[in-house]
Amino acid sequence: MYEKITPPTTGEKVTFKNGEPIVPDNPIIPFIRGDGTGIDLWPATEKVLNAAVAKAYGGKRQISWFKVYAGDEACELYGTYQYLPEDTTTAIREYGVAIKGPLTTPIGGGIRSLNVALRQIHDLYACVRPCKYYTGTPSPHKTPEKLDVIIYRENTEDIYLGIEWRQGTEIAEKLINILNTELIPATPEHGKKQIRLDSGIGIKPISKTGSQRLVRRAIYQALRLPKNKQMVTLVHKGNIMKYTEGAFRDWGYELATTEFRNECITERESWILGNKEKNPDLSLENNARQIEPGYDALTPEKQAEICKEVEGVLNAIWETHGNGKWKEKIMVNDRIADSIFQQIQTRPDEYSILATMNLNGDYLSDAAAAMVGGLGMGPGANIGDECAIFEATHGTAPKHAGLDRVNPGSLILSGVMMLEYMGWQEAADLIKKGLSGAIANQEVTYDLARLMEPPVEPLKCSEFADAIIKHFDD
Ligand SMILES: NC(=O)C1=CN([C@@H]2O[C@H](COP(=O)(O)OP(=O)(O)OC[C@H]3O[C@@H](n4cnc5c(N)ncnc54)[C@H](OP(=O)(O)O)[C@@H]3O)[C@@H](O)[C@H]2O)C=CC1
Ligand SMILES: O=C(O)CCC(=O)C(=O)O
Ligand SMILES: [Mg+2]
Repeated sequence: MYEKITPPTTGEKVTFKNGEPIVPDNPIIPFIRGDGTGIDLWPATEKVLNAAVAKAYGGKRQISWFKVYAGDEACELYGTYQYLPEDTTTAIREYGVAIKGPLTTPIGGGIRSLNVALRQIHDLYACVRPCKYYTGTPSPHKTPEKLDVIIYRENTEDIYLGIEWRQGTEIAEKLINILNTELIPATPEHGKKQIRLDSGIGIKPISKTGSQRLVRRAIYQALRLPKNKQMVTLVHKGNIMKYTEGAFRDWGYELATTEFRNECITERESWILGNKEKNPDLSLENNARQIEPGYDALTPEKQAEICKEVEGVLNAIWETHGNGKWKEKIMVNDRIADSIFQQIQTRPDEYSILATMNLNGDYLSDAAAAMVGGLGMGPGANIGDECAIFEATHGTAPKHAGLDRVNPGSLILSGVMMLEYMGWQEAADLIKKGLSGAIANQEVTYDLARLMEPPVEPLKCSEFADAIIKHFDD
């Protein structure tokens, strides 16, 4: 069935039921070593994962690793340009849970992203990236311990669909012509805008299906968190991109207030209910005035619309959510994308789950990782309904490749997410304990060592893995 790879002779497949994995005690797990620093990161990660599983389960559970190929390694084995062989996608589909090191995407040409391709091929629609502080980690932020967020990034659409045309190509010119002559001048809202003829063109599709299945996962995650972290923030630039980013926000709210009506309250609803709780005799109009800044300057039609909204909310949920009951629900709010970058720095503890579209989530996850110690501390998972691939937030960091120096923390913590996803919490906890112990003892790789005050002598990537294992026993 496979052209050039052979699955391990022992072990069983992970299967899926209702979107959740069913994991045998000896699962076969495909792994991709990765390009660049993957050569350093993967051996360190495998060693830590194996040690934790062995210690936690004393042989009752173990992982049978199945090496599969992508990126440069795949080209070496399968031939030129065979960056993502059929063997690899088949194995991941068949075994359900996989882990990978980073893969190179040349900027501006050549192959399209293999990382993105893997997510799209396997429909791994939720990219989950927790950013949490480990005590003692040096950070450029004054209070990094206040940041404890999980980014839920839509993983299959947005500009990452790769529908774009280079400037000067026949299709780009044809599209620009059609847009300029038939669509843009004909649309009153676009006025006489015209696209310059020497433009490249990219398409940004954001679907209701894609947005709502992502937000659904984010809300389910919120339900699993302690009460004080049950918040979902919809991140968007809907003030500028109304029908893509704005629609993402609207579809998120729609889902929260229909499918999860009993579990959720929106921020605006909470203001309306709160106003009435403070003043039971408050008129609809005064309630509307309090929730809408600049209410008195609005047109009568707009004012009537807001009064209707207030009335609608009170009629619909006063019984179920009023009198403070809303405080026990998941708070769903939204923030404009640029503002959330400053909000996570100025008010980190006000956020918990950040649901984003693909590009915003890509930017935000690197920025949030920087606050808790950098890209060496940013794990991630790509989750679908019948498959999951775990991978770090960072890339191949080519200048460090093969030097045994980069921080394997992100890939190891991605492995922790994989163990938790599999229900192997004891092994996951051991690794988190080991990592905390190593960091607290200032046994860290160069990236953290240089930020410590005073700076400490760095460990190698492989030595950091050994330090984590040593601190299992703390
Ligand atoms: N999922 C994936 O596989 C991803 C792949 N990529 C691809 O990776 C390639 C390189 O991308 P690039 O823009 O350089 O971004 P990278 O994330 O690979 O690296 C940028 C910088 O981040 C720091 N860094 C990254 N990883 C680690 C680590 N494990 N430990 C410590 N520091 C780390 C280093 O900073 P410093 O040198 O300052 O210490 C590094 O130079 C590109 O081809 C890109 O497309 C990018 C992102 C994700
Ligand atoms: O695939 C790539 O090259 C970049 C992907 C990326 O930046 C990410 O997933 O965060
Ligand atoms: Mg990225």
